[in-house]
Amino acid sequence: MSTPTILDKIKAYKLEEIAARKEARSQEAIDAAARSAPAVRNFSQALQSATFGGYGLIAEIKKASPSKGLIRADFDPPVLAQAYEAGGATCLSVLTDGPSFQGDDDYLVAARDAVSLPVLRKDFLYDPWQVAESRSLGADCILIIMASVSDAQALELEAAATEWGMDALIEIHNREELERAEQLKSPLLGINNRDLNTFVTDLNVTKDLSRRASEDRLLVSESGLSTPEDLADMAQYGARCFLIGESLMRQEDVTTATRRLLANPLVPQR
Ligand SMILES: O=C(O)c1ccccc1NCC(=O)[C@H](O)[C@H](O)COP(=O)(O)O
Repeated sequence: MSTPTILDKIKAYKLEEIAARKEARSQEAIDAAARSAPAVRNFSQALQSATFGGYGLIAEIKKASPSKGLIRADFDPPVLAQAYEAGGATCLSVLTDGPSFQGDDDYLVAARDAVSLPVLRKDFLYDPWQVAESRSLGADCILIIMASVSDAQALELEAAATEWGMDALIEIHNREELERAEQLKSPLLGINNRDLNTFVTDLNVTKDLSRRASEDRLLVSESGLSTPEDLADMAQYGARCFLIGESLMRQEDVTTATRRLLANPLVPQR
């Protein structure tokens, strides 16, 4: 038997967590909570609009990670959300996974309440029940990680997101996952530069996969991005939206750092 990867380990504890949460709240109860959540903010449209003349930034609220441990000790989600909004971020991503990222569902609720930006729930989803739970927290978009779900699960999660009026960010890291993602309808295609099992981060992943993705997808380059030069480099390959966590979380002045990152975007050649 092969050694379990980090994604295997995350999946194992998540399935236990989901079972416990479903035991505590039935489908009817979670659906009722989702129905009474604040109205959905349009995540994909916000990103699409930002790319006309600029970049779309999904700024991540991330306390810790399996690859880096603690990233930010001074961690106040509503304050960080407001700092990102003031710096010009288009959307937020909030990590809600506890065991690996020191995240919390309450962080998403508090961050979203503090701003008017659409919010991605950054977590590991396997079950449509979690999509309803994400909506009940106020999330506007969910993440579907192709490396950690089957084709059938991806379809089911996407259908649930559509049913709740939410967007889905489909995340891929290699050509095989890109091919599998083509069965999905979501316009948002996240290209993760980080291999989630080895933690190796390589911006060439965006360069390779962006050329192979169909033209109707809005590309989001994810992970390992820290400078305006990185963003311009990715934009040359057609990715004008970015998901950035660690490099911004490590800045004392998050607003200024965000503003600097987004200044002088590469203007697309006609
Ligand atoms: O960040 C990790 O170490 C990690 C490990 C295993 C699974 C997922 C992981 N991160 C999730 C992400 O995709 C990133 O938080 C996101 O793309 C932002 O990346 P970065 O700007 O490098 O913080």
